[in-house]
Amino acid sequence: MSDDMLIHFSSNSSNQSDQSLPTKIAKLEARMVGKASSAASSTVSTAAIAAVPQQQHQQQAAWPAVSSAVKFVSDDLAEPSTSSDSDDDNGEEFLIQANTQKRQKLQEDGSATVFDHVEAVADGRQMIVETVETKVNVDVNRKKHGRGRGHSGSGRGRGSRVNDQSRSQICPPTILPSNGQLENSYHKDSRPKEPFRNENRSSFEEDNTSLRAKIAALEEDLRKSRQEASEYQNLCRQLEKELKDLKDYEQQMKPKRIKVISDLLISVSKAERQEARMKVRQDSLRFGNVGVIRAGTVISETWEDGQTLKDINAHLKQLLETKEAIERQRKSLKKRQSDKGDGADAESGIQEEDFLIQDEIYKSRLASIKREEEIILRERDRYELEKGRLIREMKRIRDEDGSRFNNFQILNHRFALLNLLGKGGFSEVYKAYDLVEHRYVACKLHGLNAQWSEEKKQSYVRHAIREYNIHKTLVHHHIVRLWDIFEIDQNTFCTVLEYCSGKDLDAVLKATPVLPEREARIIIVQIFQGLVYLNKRTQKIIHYDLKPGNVLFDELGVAKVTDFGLSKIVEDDVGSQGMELTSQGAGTYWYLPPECFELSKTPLISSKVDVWSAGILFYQMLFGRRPFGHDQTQERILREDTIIKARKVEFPSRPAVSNEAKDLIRRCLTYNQADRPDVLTIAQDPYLTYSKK
Ligand SMILES: Nc1ncnc2c1ncn2[C@@H]1O[C@H](COP(=O)(O)OP(=O)(O)OP(=O)(O)O)[C@@H](O)[C@H]1O
Repeated sequence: MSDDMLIHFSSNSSNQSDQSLPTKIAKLEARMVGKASSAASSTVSTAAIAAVPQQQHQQQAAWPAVSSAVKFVSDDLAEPSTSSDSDDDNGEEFLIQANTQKRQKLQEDGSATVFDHVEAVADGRQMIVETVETKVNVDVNRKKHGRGRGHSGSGRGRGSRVNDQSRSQICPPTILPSNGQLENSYHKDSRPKEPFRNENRSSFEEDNTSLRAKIAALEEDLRKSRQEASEYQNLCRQLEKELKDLKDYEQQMKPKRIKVISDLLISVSKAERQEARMKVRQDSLRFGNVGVIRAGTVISETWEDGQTLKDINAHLKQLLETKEAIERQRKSLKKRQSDKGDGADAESGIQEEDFLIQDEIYKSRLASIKREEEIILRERDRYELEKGRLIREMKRIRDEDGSRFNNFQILNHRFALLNLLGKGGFSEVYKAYDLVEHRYVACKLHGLNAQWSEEKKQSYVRHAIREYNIHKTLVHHHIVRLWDIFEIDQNTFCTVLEYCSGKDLDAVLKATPVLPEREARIIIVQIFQGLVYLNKRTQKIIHYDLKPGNVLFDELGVAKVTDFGLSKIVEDDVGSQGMELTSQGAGTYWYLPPECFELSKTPLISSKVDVWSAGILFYQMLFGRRPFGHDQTQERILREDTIIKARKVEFPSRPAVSNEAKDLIRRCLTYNQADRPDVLTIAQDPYLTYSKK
């Protein structure tokens, strides 16, 4: 067994050696027999083996310890063994002597051993040893652990470092053999116990002092932290109080601020109203006014032109008279010329050249009169448009004066009504200011007809709420936003819309009936973008009422589609033909497609209705008139089946418009609904996407 152990020991500790195993065995054998047999031959080896029993006998008691130690100590920790495993001969002696000395020492120490209890834990590379003598240290460590600083296993907090240090100072590597006998390689020098104890004690004291210092420092830290915490708490309380005071102040100031803002808004609006009325008065002098004529008991209103228009008309009249006079002169000149040719006026002495020169003078004068006339006619057109604007403004002012909402009310505690923007069929639209969001809005006040039955009113409100619930969900750059809806009283409710400070397209076309193609194109492109949005939602929407009055412009000129009063939600189960049109008869007939006038059965409609309407709008912007029934009333369009007959669109020769624009209009105005492209298809048209074909 000892041989085995020896071989094991040797091989274990000679791992780092370059020597081959047989050579090592030979060396070990030689060691067993002593230095004498320096020649490592097989015969010597036999002699060495023969010599073994003697020494073996001496070492018997120590072997188990050695063997255990060898098994236990890892390559790293077995430093002394490793050195003894070198070729150094002293190492050989050490191996044998040390064990003997240790055994003796153990016997000497007997029960007076320093260590009452040794616990070794080895995982091949690590040993942890605890002794009674380290109890203080352990207690201190426990305290540290109790503070949560560091871990006994792997923690490397402050405590753990101290712990490790003190362990290494106090506890030399100790080995607990399997048979319970002690082996301590540190004791192989057989140092006296007393200095060891003293040394340990002083090390404890040092450690204790340093720990106490640390504890004191930590306590100081804690005290400071507590102080800081209490300071922060105070600060927090102070800030909370300040915040509360600010909130209270804000609450107090809010009504005052709102009052100041609305007062300012009211004064600005009053000034605007005054200015508008003054301008109307001034413009009336130039462009005309509404006069009252009495015919018996009937009083009616009539338009009387203003001075500027009278002057223009007088100028035109005078030019016409001059033109006629010159024409008469020319006629007589020609007569005299022909008479001379006949010989009837031969003695007058007028030469042929004189006739020619005189005629040239008349012709030149006529040409200049024509030019003058053209200028004045253009001026008159401009004044006619101004007259139209003036009439609309007069109507607006009259509607504003007659409105029950004209006294700057604040609706729903939030919307400060300012000036009237316009009046529709059943509604008045006011410019207003949102005192919460701080932005201008348009408040549309829907008045129910007081003559209506309760049932009809309820149905109207239900319908309006449904419509506004649709509109509220629409968020797009080219769709007017709907911010809010609320009831004002039994007969009135209000919808709050995004304010568009520009004119609507109707007003634009009234001022400039023909738009340059480039401008018309970008407007229709924006309208189609809005329509594409309506058709890409899960719940598709047909606007159904696209017309110039329902296209608004913001202050930057961005076009936005509004008024979803007639819009339809396309339900999921709608077939390819479209949905049933239940509100036939509603809408503006110039802009509706032929399928909406179908009388034999309930019409089926789709987004193609909006494609048709957009085509009409585009045509109107380019040519200054609608393609079908332009001069007809709604009633006449119905009576004469104008749209049902609208099979082919014709284009005037002037103004000149590109073929691409005409192609787009033809596609939009495809008579047969089935052949007409839908919104998403037509939106791909290169003319609308600005891409080259
Ligand atoms: N969001 C808005 N921003 C600015 N002005 C608006 C807004 N909505 C409507 N208006 C203006 O208010 C006026 C009245 O609008 P409204 O929609 O009631 O009239 P309408 O379309 O002519 O009538 P109806 O809806 O009965 O066909 C119009 O001149 C319109 O330009």
